[in-house]
Amino acid sequence: MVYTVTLNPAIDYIVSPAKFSAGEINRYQKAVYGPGGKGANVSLLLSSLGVRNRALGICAGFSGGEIVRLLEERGCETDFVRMPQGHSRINVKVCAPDGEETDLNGDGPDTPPEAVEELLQKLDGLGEGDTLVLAGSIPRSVPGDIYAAMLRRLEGRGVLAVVDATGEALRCVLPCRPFLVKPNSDELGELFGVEIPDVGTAKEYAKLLVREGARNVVVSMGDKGALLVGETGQSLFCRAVRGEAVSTVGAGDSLVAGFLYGYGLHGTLQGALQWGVAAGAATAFSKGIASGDAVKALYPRAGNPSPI
Ligand SMILES: Nc1ncnc2c1ncn2[C@@H]1O[C@H](COP(=O)(O)OP(=O)(O)O)[C@@H](O)[C@H]1O
Ligand SMILES: O=P(O)(O)OC[C@H]1O[C@](O)(COP(=O)(O)O)[C@@H](O)[C@@H]1O
Repeated sequence: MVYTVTLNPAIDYIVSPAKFSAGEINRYQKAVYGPGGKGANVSLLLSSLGVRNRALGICAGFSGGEIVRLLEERGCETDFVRMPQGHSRINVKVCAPDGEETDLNGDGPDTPPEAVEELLQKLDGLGEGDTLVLAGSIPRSVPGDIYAAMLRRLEGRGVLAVVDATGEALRCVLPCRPFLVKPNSDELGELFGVEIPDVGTAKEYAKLLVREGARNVVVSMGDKGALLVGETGQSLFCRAVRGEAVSTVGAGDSLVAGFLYGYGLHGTLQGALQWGVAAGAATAFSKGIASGDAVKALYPRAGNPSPI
Protein backbone atom coordinates (compact mmCIF):
# COMPACT_ATOMS: atom_id res chain seq x y z
CA MET A 1 0.00 0.00 0.00
CA VAL A 2 1.22 3.52 -0.76
CA TYR A 3 0.96 6.18 1.96
CA THR A 4 1.52 9.83 1.15
CA VAL A 5 2.27 12.46 3.78
CA THR A 6 1.43 16.13 3.26
CA LEU A 7 2.41 18.18 6.29
CA ASN A 8 1.31 21.36 4.59
CA PRO A 9 -1.66 20.65 2.31
CA ALA A 10 -3.35 23.44 0.38
CA ILE A 11 -6.25 24.36 -1.75
CA ASP A 12 -4.70 25.24 -5.12
CA TYR A 13 -6.63 28.10 -6.68
CA ILE A 14 -5.58 28.46 -10.32
CA VAL A 15 -6.53 31.61 -12.20
CA SER A 16 -5.79 32.64 -15.78
CA PRO A 17 -6.36 36.41 -16.21
CA ALA A 18 -6.43 37.86 -19.72
CA LYS A 19 -3.56 40.13 -18.60
CA PHE A 20 -1.37 40.05 -15.53
CA SER A 21 0.71 42.93 -14.19
CA ALA A 22 1.95 43.23 -10.63
CA GLY A 23 0.65 46.30 -8.79
CA GLU A 24 -2.53 46.51 -10.88
CA ILE A 25 -6.03 45.11 -10.71
CA ASN A 26 -6.02 41.91 -12.74
CA ARG A 27 -9.41 40.38 -13.45
CA TYR A 28 -10.05 36.77 -14.27
CA GLN A 29 -13.20 34.97 -15.34
CA LYS A 30 -13.03 31.45 -14.05
CA ALA A 31 -10.88 29.78 -11.43
CA VAL A 32 -10.09 26.10 -11.16
CA TYR A 33 -9.47 24.87 -7.67
CA GLY A 34 -8.68 21.57 -6.07
CA PRO A 35 -6.85 19.89 -3.25
CA GLY A 36 -3.11 20.48 -3.39
CA GLY A 37 0.16 20.01 -1.62
CA LYS A 38 2.67 17.55 -2.96
CA GLY A 39 1.65 14.34 -1.18
CA ALA A 40 -2.04 15.04 -1.79
CA ASN A 41 -1.38 15.46 -5.51
CA VAL A 42 0.51 12.16 -5.62
CA SER A 43 -2.47 10.49 -3.93
CA LEU A 44 -4.94 12.06 -6.36
CA LEU A 45 -3.16 10.74 -9.42
CA LEU A 46 -2.39 7.33 -7.91
CA SER A 47 -6.09 6.91 -7.09
CA SER A 48 -7.06 7.91 -10.60
CA LEU A 49 -4.57 5.35 -11.96
CA GLY A 50 -6.18 2.70 -9.78
CA VAL A 51 -3.36 2.39 -7.24
CA ARG A 52 -4.72 2.01 -3.74
CA ASN A 53 -3.19 4.55 -1.39
CA ARG A 54 -3.93 6.61 1.68
CA ALA A 55 -3.30 10.34 1.99
CA LEU A 56 -2.01 11.27 5.44
CA GLY A 57 -1.09 14.68 6.75
CA ILE A 58 -2.07 17.53 8.98
CA CYS A 59 -4.78 20.03 8.13
CA ALA A 60 -6.73 22.77 9.85
CA GLY A 61 -9.90 24.84 9.69
CA PHE A 62 -12.44 25.31 6.90
CA SER A 63 -9.84 24.93 4.15
CA GLY A 64 -8.43 21.78 5.75
CA GLY A 65 -11.91 20.28 5.87
CA GLU A 66 -12.44 21.18 2.23
CA ILE A 67 -9.11 19.63 1.19
CA VAL A 68 -10.09 16.33 2.80
CA ARG A 69 -13.59 16.50 1.33
CA LEU A 70 -12.25 17.15 -2.17
CA LEU A 71 -9.70 14.33 -1.89
CA GLU A 72 -12.39 11.88 -0.81
CA GLU A 73 -14.76 13.12 -3.51
CA ARG A 74 -12.06 12.15 -6.00
CA GLY A 75 -11.71 8.66 -4.61
CA CYS A 76 -8.79 9.05 -2.19
CA GLU A 77 -8.65 7.34 1.17
CA THR A 78 -7.59 9.93 3.73
CA ASP A 79 -6.39 9.94 7.33
CA PHE A 80 -5.46 13.51 8.27
CA VAL A 81 -4.75 14.89 11.73
CA ARG A 82 -7.16 17.80 12.08
CA MET A 83 -6.03 20.77 14.13
CA PRO A 84 -8.61 22.88 15.94
CA GLN A 85 -6.73 26.17 15.39
CA GLY A 86 -5.84 28.05 12.21
CA HIS A 87 -6.54 27.03 8.63
CA SER A 88 -4.69 25.19 5.89
CA ARG A 89 -3.26 27.44 3.20
CA ILE A 90 -4.83 28.49 -0.07
CA ASN A 91 -2.12 28.68 -2.71
CA VAL A 92 -2.91 30.98 -5.61
CA LYS A 93 -1.43 30.13 -9.00
CA VAL A 94 -1.58 32.78 -11.68
CA CYS A 95 -1.20 31.56 -15.27
CA ALA A 96 -0.41 34.64 -17.38
CA PRO A 97 -1.32 34.74 -21.08
CA ASP A 98 2.38 34.59 -22.04
CA GLY A 99 2.59 31.18 -20.32
CA GLU A 100 4.47 32.47 -17.26
CA GLU A 101 3.21 31.07 -13.94
CA THR A 102 3.33 32.86 -10.61
CA ASP A 103 2.83 30.85 -7.41
CA LEU A 104 1.76 32.33 -4.07
CA ASN A 105 2.40 29.49 -1.63
CA GLY A 106 1.55 30.06 2.05
CA ASP A 107 3.58 29.13 5.10
CA GLY A 108 0.83 26.98 6.54
CA PRO A 109 -0.83 27.04 9.96
CA ASP A 110 0.99 26.75 13.29
CA THR A 111 1.45 23.05 13.85
CA PRO A 112 2.07 22.01 17.45
CA PRO A 113 4.22 18.97 18.42
CA GLU A 114 1.10 17.03 19.50
CA ALA A 115 -0.27 17.14 15.95
CA VAL A 116 3.05 15.90 14.58
CA GLU A 117 3.17 13.12 17.20
CA GLU A 118 -0.34 12.01 16.23
CA LEU A 119 0.78 11.79 12.62
CA LEU A 120 3.95 9.87 13.54
CA GLN A 121 1.83 7.30 15.34
CA LYS A 122 -0.17 6.71 12.17
CA LEU A 123 3.08 5.65 10.46
CA ASP A 124 3.81 2.98 13.06
CA GLY A 125 1.65 0.42 11.24
CA LEU A 126 3.70 0.55 8.01
CA GLY A 127 5.90 -2.41 7.06
CA GLU A 128 7.28 -4.63 4.30
CA GLY A 129 5.62 -3.96 0.95
CA ASP A 130 4.52 -0.44 1.85
CA THR A 131 5.70 2.73 0.14
CA LEU A 132 5.85 6.05 1.97
CA VAL A 133 5.89 9.31 0.01
CA LEU A 134 7.01 12.35 2.02
CA ALA A 135 6.41 15.39 -0.10
CA GLY A 136 6.24 19.15 0.10
CA SER A 137 7.26 21.96 2.35
CA ILE A 138 7.41 21.65 6.11
CA PRO A 139 5.48 24.29 8.07
CA ARG A 140 7.80 26.66 9.95
CA SER A 141 6.58 25.43 13.32
CA VAL A 142 7.62 21.83 12.58
CA PRO A 143 11.27 20.74 12.94
CA GLY A 144 13.00 20.92 9.55
CA ASP A 145 14.40 17.39 9.92
CA ILE A 146 10.97 15.81 10.43
CA TYR A 147 11.18 13.72 7.24
CA ALA A 148 14.47 12.21 8.42
CA ALA A 149 12.90 11.56 11.84
CA MET A 150 10.02 9.72 10.14
CA LEU A 151 12.39 7.55 8.12
CA ARG A 152 14.53 6.76 11.17
CA ARG A 153 11.38 5.70 13.00
CA LEU A 154 10.62 3.23 10.17
CA GLU A 155 14.17 1.95 9.80
CA GLY A 156 14.50 -1.82 9.28
CA ARG A 157 10.81 -2.29 8.42
CA GLY A 158 11.28 -2.66 4.67
CA VAL A 159 9.28 0.46 3.75
CA LEU A 160 10.19 2.00 0.37
CA ALA A 161 10.69 5.74 0.97
CA VAL A 162 10.19 8.47 -1.62
CA VAL A 163 11.05 12.06 -0.69
CA ASP A 164 10.18 15.21 -2.62
CA ALA A 165 11.60 18.00 -0.51
CA THR A 166 14.05 20.87 -0.78
CA GLY A 167 17.10 22.24 1.04
CA GLU A 168 18.02 20.81 4.42
CA ALA A 169 14.83 18.71 4.62
CA LEU A 170 16.07 16.83 1.57
CA ARG A 171 19.73 16.69 2.53
CA CYS A 172 19.10 15.22 5.96
CA VAL A 173 17.03 12.26 4.65
CA LEU A 174 19.86 11.05 2.42
CA PRO A 175 21.70 9.01 5.09
CA CYS A 176 18.39 7.08 5.58
CA ARG A 177 18.90 5.68 2.05
CA PRO A 178 15.53 6.64 0.51
CA PHE A 179 14.51 4.63 -2.56
CA LEU A 180 13.86 7.83 -4.49
CA VAL A 181 14.37 11.57 -4.15
CA LYS A 182 12.97 13.96 -6.77
CA PRO A 183 14.38 17.46 -6.86
CA ASN A 184 13.72 19.60 -9.92
CA SER A 185 16.80 21.10 -11.53
CA ASP A 186 16.47 24.42 -9.64
CA GLU A 187 16.16 22.61 -6.31
CA LEU A 188 19.17 20.42 -7.11
CA GLY A 189 21.17 23.53 -8.00
CA GLU A 190 20.14 25.32 -4.81
CA LEU A 191 21.45 22.41 -2.72
CA PHE A 192 24.93 22.93 -4.10
CA GLY A 193 24.79 26.68 -4.80
CA VAL A 194 25.14 26.18 -8.57
CA GLU A 195 23.11 26.61 -11.75
CA ILE A 196 21.98 23.44 -13.55
CA PRO A 197 21.75 24.50 -17.19
CA ASP A 198 21.79 21.06 -18.82
CA VAL A 199 21.41 17.33 -18.37
CA GLY A 200 25.15 16.75 -18.04
CA THR A 201 25.39 19.11 -15.07
CA ALA A 202 22.26 17.58 -13.54
CA LYS A 203 23.88 14.15 -13.77
CA GLU A 204 27.05 15.37 -12.06
CA TYR A 205 25.11 16.75 -9.06
CA ALA A 206 22.56 13.91 -8.90
CA LYS A 207 25.53 11.56 -8.48
CA LEU A 208 26.53 13.52 -5.39
CA LEU A 209 23.09 12.86 -3.86
CA VAL A 210 23.58 9.15 -4.56
CA ARG A 211 26.96 9.38 -2.84
CA GLU A 212 25.23 10.97 0.16
CA GLY A 213 22.83 8.00 0.37
CA ALA A 214 19.91 8.29 -2.10
CA ARG A 215 19.31 4.98 -3.90
CA ASN A 216 17.79 6.72 -6.90
CA VAL A 217 17.59 10.38 -7.87
CA VAL A 218 15.16 11.71 -10.46
CA VAL A 219 15.89 15.27 -11.53
CA SER A 220 12.83 16.72 -13.20
CA MET A 221 13.72 19.31 -15.80
CA GLY A 222 10.40 20.79 -16.89
CA ASP A 223 9.91 20.79 -20.66
CA LYS A 224 13.31 19.14 -21.15
CA GLY A 225 12.24 15.88 -19.46
CA ALA A 226 13.71 13.94 -16.56
CA LEU A 227 17.00 12.32 -15.60
CA LEU A 228 17.45 9.30 -13.36
CA VAL A 229 20.70 8.44 -11.62
CA GLY A 230 20.73 5.20 -9.65
CA GLU A 231 22.98 3.70 -7.00
CA THR A 232 24.26 1.06 -9.44
CA GLY A 233 25.79 3.83 -11.57
CA GLN A 234 22.94 3.66 -14.06
CA SER A 235 21.78 6.95 -15.61
CA LEU A 236 18.80 7.36 -17.90
CA PHE A 237 17.27 10.34 -19.58
CA CYS A 238 13.72 10.58 -20.85
CA ARG A 239 12.86 13.50 -23.09
CA ALA A 240 9.64 15.39 -22.27
CA VAL A 241 6.54 14.73 -24.32
CA ARG A 242 6.04 17.61 -26.75
CA GLY A 243 2.84 19.59 -26.42
CA GLU A 244 1.36 22.84 -25.24
CA ALA A 245 1.63 23.44 -21.50
CA VAL A 246 -1.52 24.83 -19.89
CA SER A 247 -0.36 24.83 -16.24
CA THR A 248 2.61 22.97 -14.84
CA VAL A 249 1.30 23.10 -11.25
CA GLY A 250 1.59 19.56 -9.92
CA ALA A 251 3.71 18.26 -12.84
CA GLY A 252 6.47 17.16 -10.44
CA ASP A 253 3.99 15.41 -8.13
CA SER A 254 2.45 13.70 -11.14
CA LEU A 255 5.90 12.53 -12.19
CA VAL A 256 6.30 10.90 -8.76
CA ALA A 257 2.86 9.23 -8.99
CA GLY A 258 3.54 8.05 -12.56
CA PHE A 259 6.95 6.73 -11.51
CA LEU A 260 5.42 4.63 -8.73
CA TYR A 261 2.67 3.39 -11.05
CA GLY A 262 5.24 2.41 -13.70
CA TYR A 263 7.51 0.79 -11.15
CA GLY A 264 4.60 -1.31 -9.91
CA LEU A 265 3.68 -2.26 -13.47
CA HIS A 266 7.11 -3.07 -14.90
CA GLY A 267 9.38 -3.42 -11.85
CA THR A 268 12.09 -1.46 -13.69
CA LEU A 269 13.47 2.05 -13.29
CA GLN A 270 13.20 2.53 -17.04
CA GLY A 271 9.49 1.73 -17.06
CA ALA A 272 8.99 3.89 -14.00
CA LEU A 273 10.72 6.90 -15.56
CA GLN A 274 8.75 6.62 -18.78
CA TRP A 275 5.42 6.58 -16.94
CA GLY A 276 6.65 9.42 -14.74
CA VAL A 277 7.42 11.59 -17.75
CA ALA A 278 4.05 10.75 -19.32
CA ALA A 279 2.27 11.70 -16.09
CA GLY A 280 4.21 14.97 -15.72
CA ALA A 281 3.26 15.94 -19.28
CA ALA A 282 -0.39 14.95 -18.85
CA THR A 283 -0.64 17.34 -15.91
CA ALA A 284 1.35 20.10 -17.66
CA PHE A 285 -1.10 19.88 -20.57
CA SER A 286 -4.16 20.30 -18.35
CA LYS A 287 -5.35 22.66 -15.64
CA GLY A 288 -4.94 20.82 -12.36
CA ILE A 289 -3.77 17.24 -11.85
CA ALA A 290 -4.36 15.02 -14.91
CA SER A 291 -6.65 12.01 -14.77
CA GLY A 292 -5.22 8.50 -14.88
CA ASP A 293 -6.88 8.04 -18.29
CA ALA A 294 -5.11 11.13 -19.65
CA VAL A 295 -1.77 9.73 -18.43
CA LYS A 296 -2.47 6.36 -20.07
CA ALA A 297 -3.47 8.07 -23.32
CA LEU A 298 -0.23 10.06 -23.36
CA TYR A 299 2.09 7.20 -22.39
CA PRO A 300 2.70 5.97 -25.98
CA ARG A 301 4.05 9.46 -26.80
CA ALA A 302 6.68 9.29 -24.04
CA GLY A 303 9.95 8.12 -25.55
CA ASN A 304 11.98 5.25 -24.14
CA PRO A 305 14.40 6.45 -21.48
CA SER A 306 17.92 5.92 -22.77
CA PRO A 307 21.33 5.69 -21.06
CA ILE A 308 23.15 9.00 -20.83
N1 LIG B 1 5.96 22.02 -20.51
C1 LIG B 1 6.06 20.68 -20.36
N2 LIG B 1 5.91 19.86 -21.42
C2 LIG B 1 6.04 18.52 -21.29
N3 LIG B 1 6.31 17.90 -20.13
C3 LIG B 1 6.48 18.68 -19.02
C4 LIG B 1 6.35 20.10 -19.08
N4 LIG B 1 6.57 20.59 -17.84
C5 LIG B 1 6.80 19.51 -17.05
N5 LIG B 1 6.75 18.37 -17.75
C6 LIG B 1 7.00 17.00 -17.27
O1 LIG B 1 6.73 16.94 -15.88
C7 LIG B 1 7.92 16.64 -15.17
C8 LIG B 1 7.92 17.41 -13.85
O2 LIG B 1 7.90 18.80 -14.12
P1 LIG B 1 8.86 19.84 -13.40
O3 LIG B 1 8.37 21.20 -13.78
O4 LIG B 1 10.28 19.52 -13.70
O5 LIG B 1 8.61 19.50 -11.86
P2 LIG B 1 8.24 20.45 -10.62
O6 LIG B 1 6.76 20.70 -10.78
O7 LIG B 1 8.57 19.62 -9.44
O8 LIG B 1 9.08 21.68 -10.76
C9 LIG B 1 9.07 16.99 -16.08
O9 LIG B 1 10.21 16.19 -15.78
C10 LIG B 1 8.48 16.66 -17.45
O10 LIG B 1 8.62 15.28 -17.74
O1 LIG C 1 4.68 22.51 -0.17
P1 LIG C 1 5.17 23.50 -1.18
O2 LIG C 1 6.61 23.31 -1.54
O3 LIG C 1 4.83 24.92 -0.79
O4 LIG C 1 4.39 23.21 -2.53
C1 LIG C 1 3.00 23.22 -2.54
C2 LIG C 1 2.50 23.44 -3.90
O5 LIG C 1 3.14 22.52 -4.76
C3 LIG C 1 2.20 21.73 -5.45
O6 LIG C 1 2.08 20.50 -4.74
C4 LIG C 1 2.61 21.52 -6.87
O7 LIG C 1 3.92 20.97 -6.86
P2 LIG C 1 4.75 20.64 -8.16
O8 LIG C 1 4.37 21.66 -9.20
O9 LIG C 1 6.17 20.70 -7.73
O10 LIG C 1 4.35 19.25 -8.56
C5 LIG C 1 0.89 22.48 -5.34
O11 LIG C 1 -0.22 21.63 -5.35
C6 LIG C 1 1.03 23.20 -4.03
O12 LIG C 1 0.32 24.40 -4.01
